[in-house]
Amino acid sequence: MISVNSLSKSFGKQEVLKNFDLVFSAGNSYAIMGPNGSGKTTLIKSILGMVLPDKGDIQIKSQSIQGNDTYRKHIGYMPQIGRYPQNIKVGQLFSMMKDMRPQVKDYDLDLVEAFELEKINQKAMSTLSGGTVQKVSAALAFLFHPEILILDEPTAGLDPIATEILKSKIAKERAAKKLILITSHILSDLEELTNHAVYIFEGKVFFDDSIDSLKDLTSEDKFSPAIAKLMQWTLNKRQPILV
Ligand SMILES: Nc1ncnc2c1ncn2[C@@H]1O[C@H](COP(=O)(O)OP(=O)(O)OP(=O)(O)O)[C@@H](O)[C@H]1O
Repeated sequence: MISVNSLSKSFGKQEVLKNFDLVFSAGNSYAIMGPNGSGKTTLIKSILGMVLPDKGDIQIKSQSIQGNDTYRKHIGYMPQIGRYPQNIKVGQLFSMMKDMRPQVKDYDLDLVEAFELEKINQKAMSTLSGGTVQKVSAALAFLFHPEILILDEPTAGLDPIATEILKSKIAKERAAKKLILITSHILSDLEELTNHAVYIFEGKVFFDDSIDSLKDLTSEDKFSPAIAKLMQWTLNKRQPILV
């Protein structure tokens, strides 16, 4: 459903994505992992059209995203740090988002209800705590029943109750065979929420296969030690693992 072809991106002299190829298929949930600064957010922002690649192409549902922003309607995005107009109230933000998609009449309000966001409709975004902003971001990501969910560090900053609510929602969308991309450093969350591992190191894809294959390859039956071994491997060998 998403294919990333020979993608390269540099910021100044720093080559962040190096000739990157990846395919994300519907019905799977991908854990996108890698050390800080390895290029995970740059990859996600490239898919969202928020970062323009220097080279290569991204196709979503077999259509190039270049010069075409209609594909964005298929994607629900929860950013690592949501940035919103400061004076806007929560209720106004939701109304504004709905106004931008007038053709959609059926909203997914699961998270709006579970996080009780109606109660803060009159609060300005600038007055909310970081975790509450994350709840708003999460609720917006799911609002239009998107086919693709891209969640950048979704549970960071959420309290344990909110984390469990969001995880249950992600599980529900997985069961509905949505395509889900999640970046996180919290391995227990990734183990629970994904079936496919993508490991990025120094701008390259080092591993791209099912979590079961990763466990086989590393002879580990638990996710965390399998990832730890993969990280050690990449640090020692510094070349992609072909499976
Ligand atoms: N707009 C930008 N201008 C300059 N450098 C940038 C920009 N965006 C990202 N970078 C650099 O690109 C590199 C990759 O950043 P990116 O945010 O993609 O990493 P990440 O894997 O998501 O990291 P983290 O795990 O810390 O979130 C970093 O060195 C970062 O400083």
